[in-house]
Amino acid sequence: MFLTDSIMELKGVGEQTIKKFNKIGIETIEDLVEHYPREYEDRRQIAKISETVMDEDNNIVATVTSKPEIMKKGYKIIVKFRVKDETGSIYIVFYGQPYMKNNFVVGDTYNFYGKIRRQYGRIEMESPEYEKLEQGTSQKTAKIIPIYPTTQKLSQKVIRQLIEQALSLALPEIEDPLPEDFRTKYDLKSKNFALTNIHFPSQDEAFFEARKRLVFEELFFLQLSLFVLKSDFLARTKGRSKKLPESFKDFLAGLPFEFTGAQKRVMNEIAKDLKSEYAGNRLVQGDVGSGKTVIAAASLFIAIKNGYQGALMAPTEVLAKQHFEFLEQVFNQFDIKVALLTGSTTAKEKRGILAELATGEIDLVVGTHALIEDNVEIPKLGLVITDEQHRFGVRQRLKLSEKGETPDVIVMTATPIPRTLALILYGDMDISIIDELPPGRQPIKTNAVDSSYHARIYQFIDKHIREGRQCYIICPMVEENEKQSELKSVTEYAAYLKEQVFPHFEIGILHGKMKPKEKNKVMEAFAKGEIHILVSTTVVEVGVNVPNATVMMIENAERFGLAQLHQLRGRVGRGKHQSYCVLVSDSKNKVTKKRLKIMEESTDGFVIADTDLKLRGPGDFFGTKQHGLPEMKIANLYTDAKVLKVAQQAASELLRQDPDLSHPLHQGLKEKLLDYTDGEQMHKAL
Ligand SMILES: Nc1ncnc2c1ncn2[C@@H]1O[C@H](COP(=O)(O)OP(=O)(O)OP(=O)(O)O)[C@@H](O)[C@H]1O
Repeated sequence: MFLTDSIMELKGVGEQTIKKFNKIGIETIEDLVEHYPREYEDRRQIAKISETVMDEDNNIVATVTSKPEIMKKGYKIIVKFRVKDETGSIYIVFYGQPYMKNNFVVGDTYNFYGKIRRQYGRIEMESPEYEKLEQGTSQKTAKIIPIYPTTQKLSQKVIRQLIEQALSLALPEIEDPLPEDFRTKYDLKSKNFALTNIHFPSQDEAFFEARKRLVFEELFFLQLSLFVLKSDFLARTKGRSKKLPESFKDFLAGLPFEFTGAQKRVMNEIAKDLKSEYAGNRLVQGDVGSGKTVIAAASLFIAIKNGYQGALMAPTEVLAKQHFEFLEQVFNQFDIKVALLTGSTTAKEKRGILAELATGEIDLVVGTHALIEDNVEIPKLGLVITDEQHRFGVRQRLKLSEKGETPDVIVMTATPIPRTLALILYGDMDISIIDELPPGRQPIKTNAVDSSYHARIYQFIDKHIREGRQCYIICPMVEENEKQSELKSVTEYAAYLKEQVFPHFEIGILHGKMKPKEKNKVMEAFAKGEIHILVSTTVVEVGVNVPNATVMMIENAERFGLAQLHQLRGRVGRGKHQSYCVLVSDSKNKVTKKRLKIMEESTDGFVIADTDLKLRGPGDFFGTKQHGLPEMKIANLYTDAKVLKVAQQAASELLRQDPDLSHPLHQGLKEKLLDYTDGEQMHKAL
């Protein structure tokens, strides 16, 4: 059996089970054996019946002494029988599983694992897991039992048995991608050993060794892929130097403000990239409201005045439009032609734009995903900027840059990834950080309260709107299958506010189900001040810039990740007025309270990210897949930092010795690398 085979090849897997596995992302044998346990239960100790602990899970070995009987208790069917060991006896009880009656024979010995309770004066073990023991083999079952992540009503037993089966069939076929001398050098166990012992560790030490090997492998391939991409990028991209144009001074003079120190520093770093004969590949990280957009504008200005075209790709139409309007306004006097290309551009407009892009008449195109469509030609593309890269995969980024010959690439993000982590995750890019806010900003005052404060918050909002400000009210993030209720909660809440609380104000609604055109219209009205209160889901999360909005209330704040709360909160505090954020949550959970407290205490995205990371670990911090960080199967980017360092060194050393991985001993490595990255780009690079 091969790792690439479908799990259908396994024995005893019905269609329903396959569907359930598919739902948790498991399709092949490889997916299955890489479905690692989330924790383990130590069942190595077997308790005597006289030593069992009430109301806890106990692990016993006992012999059946009475024939299983079926009984009825109300609506419930119960199967019940007695078992004993040399110290005492208890009842075993199964609820609602009448067929259990036939599974047990008097005189046979079993290993039972389950909770023990006192019921009507009798001691019972309820619906235990069990395994029949052959005579004299009691120690065989004394094991460390894996517990798997599961959501689709797949029982632990089914997962466990299938993984056991898959391992026994597939292990002989597995070739270790890490060559032997490499494993010796870094003190790593074989892949076979690791897979066996991560699922069914024979002892603690074996588990640690197994985990170490798998964590190393995962981080090693992450690093290797980033290194290969980076060196490929450097090798491919010679020869398009862009100098500071004379008119750059006029551009800066035309801005309504001066750059902050941090903006100047980052601008210098970018200018160096642009000037260099190698194309730059730079991540610009800046906290919310730190002024990234104007850095993008200045960079585009330089490229365009050197005779190139520029492209700016944003994750949403609302943002693309906002950027377009800003850029059109600042470039207006410099004879730079800007176009907006999104999903809602009409076919006719689009034809015109595509034609003028192809001839180079349009200097700068701002847009969404629409920019990477194949029919968009930007022959003189010299600078690509993507905003909020987490919404775009690396591949989409590359696809846009491939439209030009060797454009410089800048990625802007407000996600406060701690520097240590950023260095690793963006190993293929240089990093600049805007770590200073424009002058005159007052820190946003944040309060976490429970819902008994609603009346007071509404009064507070009322007062601020009367003073001429505006307000956001955010309703919780909604899971995919709850789309309907997203609509409901936002529209219903807005209707309630309009009728009961703020009949005298204009209230706007924004949610994910609206057409981009409708969203744009609402955002425009809000930006113009025609809407006083915007009731919205997280669609306003990134980039929206309405400096007159000064109050944000976030309902069910416990449902958001801290990074997301920080992003959301960053929609206020963007102008000269004091701004406020109220986090409403009735959660009594201690960790939740601590997390909301961090929001009260700090407005620094990096501090928040770091604290949250310590509190919850990176998986939780980045929350969902939408942030696009590489998803780790086993490694924890934070706690496995040491292994990560070693993996990084190992990857760089390997590439120094064998840059294109052509050595026969490295074929397994190369294959795995192509697999890891889905091939396409990596094939080119190697
Ligand atoms: N040096 C500066 N001095 C004063 N105001 C500035 C400066 N730089 C930018 N701004 C203003 O600060 C606001 C935020 O800037 P911008 O929209 O570029 O932030 P951002 O970094 O993109 O934030 P976010 O990630 O939250 O969208 C804008 O209104 C912008 O005009």
